[in-house]
Amino acid sequence: MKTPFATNPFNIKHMNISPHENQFDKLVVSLTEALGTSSGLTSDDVNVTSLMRLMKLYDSQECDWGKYAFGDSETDYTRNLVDEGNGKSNLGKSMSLTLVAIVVVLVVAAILRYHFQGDSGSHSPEIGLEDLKALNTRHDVYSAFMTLVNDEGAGSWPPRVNHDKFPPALRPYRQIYDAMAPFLATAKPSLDDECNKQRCQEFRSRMQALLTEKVDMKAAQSALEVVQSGNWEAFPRDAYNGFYSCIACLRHAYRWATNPVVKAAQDERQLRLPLELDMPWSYLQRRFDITSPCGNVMTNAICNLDAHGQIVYPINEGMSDVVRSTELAWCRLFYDMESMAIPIYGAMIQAIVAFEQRDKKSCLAHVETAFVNLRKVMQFVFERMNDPYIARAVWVRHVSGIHSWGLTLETDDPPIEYGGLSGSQALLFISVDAFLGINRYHSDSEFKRDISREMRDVAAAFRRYSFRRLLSEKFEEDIAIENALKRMVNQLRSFRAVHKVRAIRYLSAPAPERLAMTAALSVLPSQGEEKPAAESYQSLDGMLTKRLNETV
Ligand code: HEM
Repeated sequence: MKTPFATNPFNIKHMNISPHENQFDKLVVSLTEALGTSSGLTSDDVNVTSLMRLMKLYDSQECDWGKYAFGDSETDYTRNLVDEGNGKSNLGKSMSLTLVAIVVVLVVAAILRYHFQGDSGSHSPEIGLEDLKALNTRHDVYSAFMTLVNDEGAGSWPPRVNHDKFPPALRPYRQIYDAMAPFLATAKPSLDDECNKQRCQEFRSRMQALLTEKVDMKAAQSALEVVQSGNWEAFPRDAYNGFYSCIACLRHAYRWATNPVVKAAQDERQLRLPLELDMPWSYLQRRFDITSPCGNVMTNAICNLDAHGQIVYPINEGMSDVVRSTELAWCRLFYDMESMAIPIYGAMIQAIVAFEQRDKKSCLAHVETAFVNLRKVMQFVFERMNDPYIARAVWVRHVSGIHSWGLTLETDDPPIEYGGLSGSQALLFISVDAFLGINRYHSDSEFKRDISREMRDVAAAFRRYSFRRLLSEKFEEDIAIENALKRMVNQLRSFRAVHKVRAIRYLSAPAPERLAMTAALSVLPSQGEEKPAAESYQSLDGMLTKRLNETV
């Protein structure tokens, strides 16, 4: 397995708590985070003392938790759901202040009961990508995964990427990004619409002038035609991946024209992009079989790193250390997560093959391996999707905005809103959901927007061969496999519960220069229907809760 980048080069430590959170809200979040994803009787990663400490530190104020109380005056105790916690415990409150201590006991008991479920310890050996290549199994799910690795992955996963070997006719694109990057970011965005409009206009004119001057459209098109005809000699797959990232990043830079994004740019719901950016994007869309005009997790994050794990197309050149380290941590989180997911893909493939061969003992061992590794990956994500790695004070303004898209395509059917980057585009989530038989998050058309055909094929194969529905309660071996699968489900539930809390916390950081916006599919405001931030996040919370409830 490749070594994940996973470092914090700037070693910045700072914490931020939204002014809207009261002490009770903070307790809910702290408990959820302290719980993380851990589970397992043998697991020592739940620190009960620290949980007790958090509870003791809490100074109970009725005004904080009163909104959750639906007490019954006939009884002296009631318990109401406040938060899903990590999906396995929940936090209640007592009607009376004196009973907080009892709730502490109940919560800790719930934690112990739900958390201390472990793997059986009989998992199969973890395999890396080279072992997986050597497996040479004849099975659709294996073929789909290896096709992805060999073709889009250029022989590896996460994909191999090269930003230095574009064919000569396409090299100006990278040079143009380099030339434009210093004009993109600003430390203090203006709150004046007219001033922002002018800034965006100037940025776009400058980029258009460079594109017109430097890109020979005919030569660029011929270079892309050669690849489209199946000849990869002059344009190796790793370089093609780099080019995919380069054009997507140029498109996002042109679309927003300043970072942090500003209301004046959000107000544009239609925008004509330069031909020099549309032409190559149409080839890239065909190659990856996607319909979206914008970038995705693969283009803007995973493929936007060089061999040393540094960002190639920065959106925050010249900004402070904390801003740049957050941008880097965001990209690396997705890269590292996919890198750590290889043993999970391997174990899920082997579990499917073993099940078909009626070797249920091996099947169970592979599911256990998938679970153990999923737990590791989720713990990693929890750690990284947090201060100080991804600084809450700067992420929403300086990193997330420009990765969204917010343009509408008018069609004969209802208009299509393109959202931009979302963690839901990561192979790991679409594959594990499929393997466990959990409903897809995306509709068919959304699935085709930003997720490449070969990634969709991998997820479809995991879904087709998902054996969970074939397990019978009559057989002990089947029950053991279902229990192991359930442990995987619980890891995903933990992720979704923590992600829900964190997503809203991150999005709540102030960004006065813009309207509330996420890369969400359904919370983007339609023209003239901009909602206040709190309302947007309410529907988002509902959406993520629904997803959590589907994770069974
Ligand atoms: C750091 C702040 C984050 C925020 C504010 C955030 C926000 C959101 C929002 C608004 C959605 C719903 C709209 C959509 O589909 O895009 C979403 C979905 C999702 N996000 Fe995030 N996200 C964050 C980090 C992450 C990370 C680090 C991952 C994974 C490594 C991730 C994985 C997902 C997944 C898998 C979904 C689909 C819903 C689900 O399967 O539960 N998110 N996120």
